[in-house]
Amino acid sequence: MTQQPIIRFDNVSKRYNDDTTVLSNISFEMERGKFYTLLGPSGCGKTTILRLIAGFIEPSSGEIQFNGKKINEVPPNERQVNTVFQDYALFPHLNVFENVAFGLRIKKIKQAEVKRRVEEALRFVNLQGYENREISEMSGGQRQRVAIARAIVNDPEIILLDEPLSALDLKLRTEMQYELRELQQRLGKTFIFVTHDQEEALAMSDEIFVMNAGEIVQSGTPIDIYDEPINRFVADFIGESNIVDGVMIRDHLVRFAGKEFECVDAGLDTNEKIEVVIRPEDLEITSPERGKLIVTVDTQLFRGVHYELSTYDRDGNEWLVHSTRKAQVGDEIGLDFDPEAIHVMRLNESEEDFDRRLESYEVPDHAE
Ligand SMILES: Nc1ncnc2c1ncn2[C@@H]1O[C@H](COP(=O)(O)OP(=O)(O)OP(=O)(O)O)[C@@H](O)[C@H]1O
Repeated sequence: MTQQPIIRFDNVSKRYNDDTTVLSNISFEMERGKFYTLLGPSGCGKTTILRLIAGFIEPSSGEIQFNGKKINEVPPNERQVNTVFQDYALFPHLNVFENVAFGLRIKKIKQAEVKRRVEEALRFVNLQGYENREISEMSGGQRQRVAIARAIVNDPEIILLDEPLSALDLKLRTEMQYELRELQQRLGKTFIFVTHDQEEALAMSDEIFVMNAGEIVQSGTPIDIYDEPINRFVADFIGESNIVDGVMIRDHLVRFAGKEFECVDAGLDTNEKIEVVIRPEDLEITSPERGKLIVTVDTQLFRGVHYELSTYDRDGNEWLVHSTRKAQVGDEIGLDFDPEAIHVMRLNESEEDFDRRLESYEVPDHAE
């Protein structure tokens, strides 16, 4: 039996006044206990979704459900939801203990219970012993943890995190990514995390919702979205990609860069114009004779784990290559790749049609 979703958006729109539609007809479901990430460029509506879930704003139309019940007009303090804000929003005049205890004090919870719960929350974020510290005496990463402790102390069902790592330097940010993911798993709560950083989204999430201009363009696991982007926007936004125009000749045969290539895609129209994505790490350097594509190396950078080459084919298409093999700038080389490395994208495909098409390629394993 499938579980009731913890959050459901049914055709939700948000307009701030007559001419600004910030979210248009958004529908999705979120399951209990998973780590979700809303990923997209600045202004695409990520924070608006969090604010709708928290109850700080109401939808202009559509329905929001929590555990199957409509909550459109339920005020924030009656929702089982807490938010960790980008700037943490800690009270500078209160110490660590009182910052975390704040919500419990408002609810007039008895002192012994407050103490027990605050200490438990601080233990969860590895800040036991810091109760009497002032906020000004805490580092960026520690403040972050106080903000998280303050969100979990109320034992909410959902924790919303609005770009909580953006103020931290790279090293601390990576550490906190591990910590947050681990914390979510220990708590078993639903986390909804907002970021515009694709690497962060790929590393942390069970499921990613990629957003653009007030819409959810694609949702799925990090691997699904990385391997099978629905369109140019997602392919470009998630990781580095080579995207070229092409034509579908027939099932399993596609034409791009002036040649025909075997591929796994099927079910498209004959001679349909499409776009092709090949990830840089799926291109292998070989000799010009053995390459499916022949390119000239324009630049080469050493990136630690691999070389990053920018190359051009004879039609002027750029092909980015990540390879452990080295090449020579100015040389002509061959690029080889498997049919599975070619991802064909239709120009305007809905997510339902896209999912259906991909499912049809997966040949079920069954004994004859
Ligand atoms: N109170 C408001 N009145 C009018 N427009 C608003 C209001 N709040 C947000 N917007 C607009 O709604 C759009 C989406 O904003 P939102 O904060 O949800 O985006 P975001 O994806 O979270 O962006 P960022 O990553 O920059 O925080 C933006 O164009 C923003 O200017």
